[in-house]
Amino acid sequence: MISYAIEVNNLKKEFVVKKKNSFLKRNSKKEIFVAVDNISFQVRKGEIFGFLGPNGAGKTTTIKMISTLLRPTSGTAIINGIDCVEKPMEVLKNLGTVLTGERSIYWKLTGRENLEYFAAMNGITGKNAQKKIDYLLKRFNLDKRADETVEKYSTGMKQRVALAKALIADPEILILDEPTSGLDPQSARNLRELILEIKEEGRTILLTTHYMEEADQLSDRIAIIDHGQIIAMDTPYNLKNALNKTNVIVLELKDWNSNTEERIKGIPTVENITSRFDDITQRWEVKIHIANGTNSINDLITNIISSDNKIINFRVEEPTLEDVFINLTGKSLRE
Ligand SMILES: Nc1ncnc2c1ncn2[C@@H]1O[C@H](COP(=O)(O)OP(=O)(O)OP(=O)(O)O)[C@@H](O)[C@H]1O
Repeated sequence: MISYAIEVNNLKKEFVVKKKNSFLKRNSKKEIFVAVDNISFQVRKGEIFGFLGPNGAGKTTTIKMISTLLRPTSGTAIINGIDCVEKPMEVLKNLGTVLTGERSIYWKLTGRENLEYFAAMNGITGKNAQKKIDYLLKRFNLDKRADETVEKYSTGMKQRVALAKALIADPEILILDEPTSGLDPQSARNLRELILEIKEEGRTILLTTHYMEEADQLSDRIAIIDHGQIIAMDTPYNLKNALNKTNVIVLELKDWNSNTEERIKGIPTVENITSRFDDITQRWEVKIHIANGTNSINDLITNIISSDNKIINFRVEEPTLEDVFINLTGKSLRE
């Protein structure tokens, strides 16, 4: 019996990149860039497995290798017991894939025609195809505009057509790359609900995201990826719970500079500091991790006030997956 839907073992992808080190083209050097660096993980049947990481972490490259679109430099990806390199066509029968900014749906065709085309490509024709297409159009709330060309659809509708297309052959496993990227909050919420419904049907879902709330809300387990490596893997609860000895303090300040940051770093219980300037409020939001059960909140506030810095807001937050990432890497997911 096959126990895992997806099994990835020591998967690696290297790209050859040209490094220009001079104005002269002939002096450009070739270098090896490791986009995915020996990663291993298993996805159980029926679970949503989230791949969370910042831009450029290696999420899409991993997904492309699992979807047979890129050949790994080394290592293996096994889908329902089938090797992606040895039997790509067999693997594809088990997979439905939606990649980011995917142009694999045809904008000059209608939503219905797209599904008819992809049904035919999968050998689904006649009444069987019509039944399935009608069902998917209705289910993804596309039925009322099914006969308009896709180019007239909103981004959310296009994404729903791509999802319907991925489900047309009833695959056991769905691979979604940044599924809500570029969607407005309401469309993103609707799509997340759809993803949970699709899981309820017993399908396995591997999804990538750089939105920590999305990973938290949808995933049974999460792998956090940075610079091509998996740096943590567990349930969202366990990942956050591992931080329960840390207080997460968020300050809104009028000013923030490297001198203040260095002084705060000098407080022995301060573990991490990240800061970002909000253009809209024209304030700094500074997140500080400090070890629990100490007097350091006092030290922190005294230190900031003594620098004549105005504290506009102060709050203590429950650790989020963002804090898990900060704790592991010292930087924010958004940097
Ligand atoms: N064909 C390629 N040639 C060279 N470098 C590449 C190629 N494809 C991806 N990379 C690099 O590999 C790294 C990982 O890219 P990847 O697209 O997998 O990241 P990601 O985590 O999906 O991020 P994003 O959300 O920004 O797409 C990046 O630094 C990217 O520039």
